Amino acid sequence: MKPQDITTGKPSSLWIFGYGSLVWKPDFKYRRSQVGYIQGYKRRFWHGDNFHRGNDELPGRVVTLIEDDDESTWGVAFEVTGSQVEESLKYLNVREGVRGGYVTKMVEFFPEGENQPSVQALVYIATADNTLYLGPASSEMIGVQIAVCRGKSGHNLEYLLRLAEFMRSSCPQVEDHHLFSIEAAALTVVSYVLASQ
Ligand SMILES: N[C@@H](CCC(=O)N[C@@H](CS)C(=O)NCC(=O)O)C(=O)O
Repeated sequence: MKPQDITTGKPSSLWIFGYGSLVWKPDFKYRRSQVGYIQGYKRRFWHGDNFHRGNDELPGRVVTLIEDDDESTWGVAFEVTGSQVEESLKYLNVREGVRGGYVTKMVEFFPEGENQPSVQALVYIATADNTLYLGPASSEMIGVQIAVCRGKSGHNLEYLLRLAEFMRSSCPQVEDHHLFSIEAAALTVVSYVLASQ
């Protein structure tokens, strides 16, 4: 049972699981963070983004979670407490919900390391019925799209490379073929462009 503030009935602490830009740019105050994973989902660059990393003419590609019982997704969980709960949710509901098309779900988060108890965590997922959803494409096609898109938060390439950097530095044991094949494809495009200049 989650501890609740007896005066307001609101949770006095909450874990929020990030698996995309949240792992390197949470941009909200939190008490502590923990690398770990959730089960039953795979991370895919199948969600469109016409605000943060793209626009209406050239939507960028960002990650969402696709249900798959055989898969797990690694990221970072952030514990928010007290006033941080309302502040973080208010912020994320705009960043993820209004501008990103994500909806929330509670999942079981497994911290890395021996004998660490699992906790329930809030996660933002963009489902296939979302108007921004782009769906599957080859790593090459996704790499090209990311290499040419940018939005109000910066270049789509930054979004990709920072996530790849997080996985290499914090989850070196995880072989994320989808992520790294897209990274290789995007960097190939960039190298061609630089070589042609
Ligand atoms: N919900 C995922 C993905 C979050 C995500 O990448 N959301 C986009 C919204 S489309 C975002 O916040 N982008 C901010 C940025 O790209 O700097 C997570 O937990 O990290």
